Amino acid sequence: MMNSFEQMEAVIAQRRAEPQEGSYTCYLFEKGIDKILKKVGEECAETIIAAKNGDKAELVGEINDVFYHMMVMMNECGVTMEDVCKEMDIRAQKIGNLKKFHVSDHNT
Ligand SMILES: N=c1c2ncn([C@@H]3O[C@H](COP(=O)(O)OP(=O)(O)OP(=O)(O)O)[C@@H](O)[C@H]3O)c2ncn1[C@@H]1O[C@H](COP(=O)(O)O)[C@@H](O)[C@H]1O
Repeated sequence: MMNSFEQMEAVIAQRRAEPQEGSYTCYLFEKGIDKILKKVGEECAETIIAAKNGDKAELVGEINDVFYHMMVMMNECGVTMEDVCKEMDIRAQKIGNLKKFHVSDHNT
């Protein structure tokens, strides 16, 4: 499963190193960070709507769009999957992460 993320990360890095005609990834890099971030936002919003609609196939598709655009953003920002996984491993060491319950949180 992790392999799919690593594979996508490698393809994105390869597109950056060797721009190709007709590549959507290259198009995003050419447009730059504002375009990439707009797409991340757009795909997140579409994922939220898909989650609400209860169509699992649609939701899986939207989640893939988010992951892909997020990984293009990561490449543009110099963040790797290794960085993300290291942080994930640190967090996995910790249990009991529930913040102290406040009365004011009761209805949220
Ligand atoms: N996972 C994806 C992926 N997910 C979504 N998309 C593209 O993201 C675009 C988003 O669609 P939208 O309708 O929201 O956007 P649009 O109208 O096409 O264009 P803009 O709004 O961005 O201008 C579509 O063109 C999808 O094809 C992706 N494009 C590429 N990948 C991966 O990147 C690899 C390399 O792709 P290329 O760079 O195109 O060779 C592929 O093999 C995939 O693994």
